Parts: sequence; C-alpha cells; structure tokens
Amino acid sequence: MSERWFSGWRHVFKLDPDRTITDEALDAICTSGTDAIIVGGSSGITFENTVDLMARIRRYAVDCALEVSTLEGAVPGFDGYFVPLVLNTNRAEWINGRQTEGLKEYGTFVPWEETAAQGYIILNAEATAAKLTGAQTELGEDELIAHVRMADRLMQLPVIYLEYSGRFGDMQLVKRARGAVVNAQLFYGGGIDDADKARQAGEAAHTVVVGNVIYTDLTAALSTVAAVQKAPRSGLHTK
Ligand SMILES: CC(C)=CCC/C(C)=C/CC/C(C)=C/CC/C(C)=C/CC/C(C)=C/CC/C(C)=C/CC/C(C)=C/COP(=O)(O)OP(=O)(O)O
Ligand SMILES: O=P(O)(O)OC[C@@H](O)CO
Repeated sequence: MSERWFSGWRHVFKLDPDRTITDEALDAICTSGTDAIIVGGSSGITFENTVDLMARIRRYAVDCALEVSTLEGAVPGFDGYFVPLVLNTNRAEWINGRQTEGLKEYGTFVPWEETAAQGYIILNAEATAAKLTGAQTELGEDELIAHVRMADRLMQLPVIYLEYSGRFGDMQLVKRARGAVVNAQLFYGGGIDDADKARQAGEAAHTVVVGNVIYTDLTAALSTVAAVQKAPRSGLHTK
C-alpha cells in the first residue's frame, strides 16, 4: 500500500470547534504524544470557530487535519483535509450531494495531495451525526462487511471510519471489518473513556479516535495515548 500523509497515525484526538477547551487542556492534548489532532464536529461548525481552534493548535508541532463537515467551515491552513461521505444512509445529500456543492465552490483551491475522502459508517443511532444524516445504524455483520467492501474495493476510499460517537462499539465487529479491508485505513471512534477501551480499540482498528472524554475527564483522555500506542498491532497493515 502506498504511503499516505496519515498512514502513521495510530492515536488521534478529535477536537470540536463548537466546544470550549481551556489553554491548559489544549496544551496537554497537543503535547500528549498523540499522532495528530482532527478538528471536526457535526453541528455548530462555522468559519470563525474553526479558524480560532486551528490558530490555537498551530502553536504546537502536532499534525492537525480538518474534517470538513460544512461549507462555511472549509478553512485553509490545515496540514490535511478529510471529506466525509456517509455510506449507510439513503440520503444522497450526505453521500455525495454536499461534497459536490463544496467542490463547486472550492474545487480549484483544494490541496489534493493532502486531502482524503472518508467512508463513514455510523453505527450509533443516538449520535448527532446519525440523526443528521439519517444513517441506517442497525447493520448486521454481513451488511457491515458489504459496506466495508463497497468503500475499500469498489470506491477505493483511503479511509473507512467506523463511527460509534458517544458509545463504545463492538470490538469483535470492528476486528471483522478490519479483516475485510485490503487497502483502506480503518479508523474507529466512539466512547473511548479509559485506557482499557483505548487498548481494545487499538487492537481492533488501524487508527483510534478519541473525542468526548477530552471535555469530561482530561486525565482519562491523556491515558488513551500510551494505551493505543502500546496495543499489539497484529493483523494491521504495515504503516
Ligand atoms: C478552501 C480550502 C482550503 C478547502 C479545503 C477543504 C476542502 C478539502 C474542501 C473540499 C470541499 C468539500 C468537498 C466540502 C464538502 C463539505 C461537506 C459539507 C461535506 C459533508 C460532510 C458530512 C457527510 C457531514 C455529516 C456529519 C459528519 C459525518 C460529520 C463528521 C464529523 C463527526 C462525525 C463528528 C462527531 O459526530 P457527533 O455525532 O456530533 O458526535 P457527538 O454526538 O459526540 O457530538
Ligand atoms: O467522541 P467520541 O465518542 O470519543 O468519538 C470520537 C469520534 O469518533 C467522534 O467523531
């Protein structure tokens, strides 16, 4: 598999421009040893709150990518860009509709070498992103694997993101999804609020994303970095 700008990422913190984080907490996150920060959220994202958070993270050496979820929030100056496509919805707006609108507006300015599509499979019905996009979250194993193959083999997406935002997912299912992946990098995110869950996710997925706990228990959030980085990588792509 060819190297991608995010290939080496095992642990990532996701920061939401629509939430408040103190300078002290941001300093701890950015100097934690995490591989990268993703800036993203599914509601309340504006140009102003995204620029503000980017400028604060930019004081640190850590890689910082934007997950573009609104047209207004497409801000230049990040190290990389992810464009989510939701795969388990029947609302075309969230599969390719808004993305095409975005390309009409910004297509000539996109830094393509540092931009990657993410095939989102949203599995927690309670997540804001699931409600927003009408995601069909009740997938059996066969349906999940079919979505994974659609993303990985037919669509050739570089990232498949199993999204349980707000709830810890089924790690056996995540491992099976990973087993079906040939080229994509499998991101897992959702409900990681201690080192043990982080370790389990680190054993199951290529890349582990930690979000909400940053805002509720910073010490627990920081403990997830070493837990993922020490987790056995058996069965993972060589990156
Ligand atoms: C000018 C310049 C430099 C441009 C570079 C940016 C760039 C590459 C632009 C390309 C143009 C473009 C294609 C834009 C498309 C933008 C767009 C509107 C895409 C739609 C994305 C989408 C499917 C959004 C739906 C929600 C979603 C999947 C969001 C991802 C983040 C996420 C899941 C956050 C957490 O979820 P949440 O449920 O909120 O979690 P909590 O419940 O815990 O809060
Ligand atoms: O916020 P949590 O539940 O940690 O999930 C992380 C990330 O997958 C959200 O998009």
